[in-house]
Amino acid sequence: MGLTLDVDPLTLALAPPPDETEEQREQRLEEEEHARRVSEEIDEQIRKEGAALRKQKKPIKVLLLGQSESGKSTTLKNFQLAYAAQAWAKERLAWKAVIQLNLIRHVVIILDLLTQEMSKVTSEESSSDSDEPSRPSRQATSSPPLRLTEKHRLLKLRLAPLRSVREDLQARLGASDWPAPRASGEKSKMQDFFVRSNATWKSSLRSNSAKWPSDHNRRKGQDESNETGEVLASCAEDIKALWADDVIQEMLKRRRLRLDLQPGFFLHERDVDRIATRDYSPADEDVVRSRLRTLGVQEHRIHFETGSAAGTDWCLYDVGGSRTQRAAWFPYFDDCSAIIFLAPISCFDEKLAEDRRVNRLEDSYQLWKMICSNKLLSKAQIILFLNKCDLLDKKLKSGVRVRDCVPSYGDRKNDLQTVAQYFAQHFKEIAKQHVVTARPFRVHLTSVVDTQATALTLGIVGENILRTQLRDADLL
Ligand SMILES: Nc1nc2c(ncn2[C@@H]2O[C@H](COP(=O)(O)OP(=O)(O)OP(=O)(O)O)[C@@H](O)[C@H]2O)c(=O)[nH]1
Ligand SMILES: [Mg+2]
Repeated sequence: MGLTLDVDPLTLALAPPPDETEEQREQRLEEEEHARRVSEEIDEQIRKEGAALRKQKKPIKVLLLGQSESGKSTTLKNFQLAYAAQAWAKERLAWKAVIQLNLIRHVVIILDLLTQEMSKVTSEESSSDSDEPSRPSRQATSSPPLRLTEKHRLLKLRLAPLRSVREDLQARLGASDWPAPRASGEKSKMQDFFVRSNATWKSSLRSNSAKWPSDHNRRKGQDESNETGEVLASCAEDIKALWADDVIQEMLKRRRLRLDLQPGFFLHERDVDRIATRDYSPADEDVVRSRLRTLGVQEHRIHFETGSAAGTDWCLYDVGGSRTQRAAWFPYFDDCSAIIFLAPISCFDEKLAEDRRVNRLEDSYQLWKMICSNKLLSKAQIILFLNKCDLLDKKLKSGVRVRDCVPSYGDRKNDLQTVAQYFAQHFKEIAKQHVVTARPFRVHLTSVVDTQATALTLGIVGENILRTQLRDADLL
């Protein structure tokens, strides 16, 4: 027969042992008293923070700074995803056109290169009197000619409609090409694009938005969106065939073009299968991987729905990071609470798109120095994200050695942890040398395309910013 208890098991567990001595009893009571006091202190702290949060009327201002393509806008998306899920769910759909455009632009880059290769072969054929097979192109005189066949001609022909889809998408987004002029004035091969106003393109692309100016426009927008999906779906097999083709890969290799490492790259089979469909709906992962250059300073107000900062309003400023954009940052320094500075450490062997003479890591160091030594920012907290650690890891594993670009690195181990620590130390020293106010050096190793890991980092960062802000405002 089972045993029945008419006493609460918890009470029973907490009850003093029946053979308790006087001395043990005194110690137990003392411990219980201590635990009670700690618990009351915690309650009081929670009560104070709650009251402070309610008093905190002013939004917490955070600036996202760093060079272009450092991950500022991607970090902003992570904030929205983690803390304003409802607002994010509405916004996600607007990114569909950006992702489709990212995918198509890489196809068009390949088609353009293919056209160049084909025209070389044709011009060499026509300049030759004989009926021999085409000769190697001038660029590839040392390597055998690319074996371009009827298959490539057909792929080029069948994928041609994507050019006009690209134009349509750019028009719908209000996007313009970003030519990324080089120091010499020459245009970069890898054109990027941007939109002028953050609010307009999003509202115009949310097909379920109530803000559509008229039924006619909404139908027009939906028709265009459906048409893009139709064309993409009909091209999906050819897109995959293009990317999987050995000759195309050889062509890219000869030109030292690693498209798969470019931002907004969606030509892998697993991506094309999802995105080039009639009813594609963006996943969070696609949105954080997409690329849309920021122009100027864009303000994003976020009402935190969850976490310890729930109920507070934050104003996040996402800025354009290329050199010509940086002068626009300064007016925002005055009353900002915190800066999240992003330095993409995978770029230690890359040059700035806008000035090919400047190493990207060196540019980040210079910017960091400017931020640390700026007197207007003396009251702001500064948090450093050493970003793109996933790409750094890939790069190191592919055999790229840090010491070849950074001689001072010496014979240290060429692995992610050692390299990241080395770069972190360098940023720390710069902060120490250019100190204007005593503040802790807060650094995080990040890959902000990893939304789960970034949510954890933002949890820590957000809590620190909030606490310091409340303390500084004498609310705690
Ligand atoms: N693999 C990887 N990609 C990243 C990471 N952070 C950002 N990216 C990608 O890099 C590209 C550029 O990121 P953005 O956030 O747009 O860069 P940004 O700093 O806002 O650039 P600007 O607007 O030009 O100043 C996007 O396609 C991102 O998906 C990262 O940690 N890892
Ligand atoms: Mg940006």
